Amino acid sequence: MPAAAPAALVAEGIHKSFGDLEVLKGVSLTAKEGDVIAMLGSSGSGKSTFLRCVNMLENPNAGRISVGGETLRLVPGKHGEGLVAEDKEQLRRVRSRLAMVFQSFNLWSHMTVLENVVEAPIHVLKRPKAEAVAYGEEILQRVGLYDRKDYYPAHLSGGQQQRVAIARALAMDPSVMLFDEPTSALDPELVGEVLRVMRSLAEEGRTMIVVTHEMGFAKEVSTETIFLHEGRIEEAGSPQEVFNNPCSERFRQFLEGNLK
Ligand SMILES: Nc1ncnc2c1ncn2[C@@H]1O[C@H](COP(=O)(O)OP(=O)(O)OP(=O)(O)O)[C@@H](O)[C@H]1O
Repeated sequence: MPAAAPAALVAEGIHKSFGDLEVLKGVSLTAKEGDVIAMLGSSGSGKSTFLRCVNMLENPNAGRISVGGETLRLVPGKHGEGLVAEDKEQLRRVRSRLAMVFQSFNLWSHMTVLENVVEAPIHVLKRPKAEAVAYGEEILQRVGLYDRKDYYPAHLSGGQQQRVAIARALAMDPSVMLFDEPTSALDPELVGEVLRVMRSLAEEGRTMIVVTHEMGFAKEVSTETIFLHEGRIEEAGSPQEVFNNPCSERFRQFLEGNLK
């Protein structure tokens, strides 16, 4: 029998404290290739912190992170900042397989749409410029923004800016995409265009971890839905299981809108 492919992402026992505040109390998840994991939870439950620990934008205090079978070598930082990567080159390599899409887009305002999309492939992946531009244009077609490629971000709607941010993430050919509340900063009428792009990525088999308040997306698109409460996973399973028959009383309350 052929060996099973390694999981796209494994995060195991992630702990994170800010001073006395223990935000993550041992959070674990495994994403196989093509999984779309929706992470739900009340404000302050630690969802963003978890995503930020997975790509080492925050230093976890404990835990293990493995991407495509490669485990990050983590050692205690010298200044009490939690775990840090022992080997910066390994961190760079592992991070280049993870792409993060933020709530606030984080586009470069002085660069055009296309320049935003090709910047990292050229400077981080060292792709030849013509190749990066051709690929960037193809991706912009896919997110429906080819005709805006020479615009500056300030001249785009929030939904368009977020689609550029998704295109920029795709241009790195990541093995896992991490979305941190990608529609929370958008006017309600712009949410749909971003969710449509994300749904199409899920349909083409992209591995995605999506922190979201969009229940419809979690229900219809995710392969697994996770509910985080005060730094612990309280409920996890297929969306059919967790939405139709939740085990956790807190998740029931959350679904009924009674848990803030
Ligand atoms: N850099 C930081 N320094 C101190 N406290 C922090 C820091 N980042 C997050 N926190 C605290 O950690 C807790 C969890 O924050 P986090 O942003 O992970 O929650 P969340 O579940 O993503 O919430 P939301 O849905 O509101 O974005 C909060 O109490 C927050 O104030």
